[in-house]
Amino acid sequence: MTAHAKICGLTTPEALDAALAGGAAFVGAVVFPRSPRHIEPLHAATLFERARGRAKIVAVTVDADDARLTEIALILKPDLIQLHGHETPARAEQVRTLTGAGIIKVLPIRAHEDFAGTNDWEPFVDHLMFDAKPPEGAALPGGVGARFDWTLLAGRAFRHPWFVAGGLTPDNVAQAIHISGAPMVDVSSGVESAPGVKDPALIAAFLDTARSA
Ligand SMILES: O=C(O)c1ccccc1NCC(=O)[C@H](O)[C@H](O)COP(=O)(O)O
Repeated sequence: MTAHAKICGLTTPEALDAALAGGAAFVGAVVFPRSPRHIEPLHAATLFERARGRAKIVAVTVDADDARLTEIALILKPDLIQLHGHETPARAEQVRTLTGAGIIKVLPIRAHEDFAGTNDWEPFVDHLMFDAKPPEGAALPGGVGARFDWTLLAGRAFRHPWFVAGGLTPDNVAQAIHISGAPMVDVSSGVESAPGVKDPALIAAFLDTARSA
């Protein structure tokens, strides 16, 4: 079983090059100032240009307003916008129209009940991402290294290829793929040596394992 991978929160050429060399299908720029991985659209546009046509460029946003989304779309020109906040399906449709980009919607998961409403999203997204619900009081909605019970995904079918995320590392990604059945995986803190500091060797190991899982 092989899974396509997204490496999220890239901020340096070394880390981005490791992701591209390792065959990442998606590379993520987090545009959210509270994140240790935040990158302004102008900086991201320069950095991510080398990825264009080699991997899908994803702009990660959290309840961004129209002005910010327009800025991201015009400057970074992402293939996809990841909605990592409290957006609704109607908002996802607006974001697609406003930006012309595809949509990844993140659904935070802790228990079976958290899948309620998943079907409502399917017409409005290119991909769903099932990420761990962050612990109470967490400063960020994503990139916190929390994981959930991957058996909650086993046997489920979705209209589009979907991601499992949350607390993945080179050591556990194969198990996550086998248990959840995910066709795609996403990682951020699990390939870092410190918050916001990507480790090219960990990125390579993660991609290698995801490919050969
Ligand atoms: O990574 C961040 O700092 C971040 C901040 C705000 C919203 C989303 C963020 N990351 C989005 C991602 O796609 C992460 O890769 C995903 O949540 C998994 O993170 P991790 O558990 O650290 O692998």
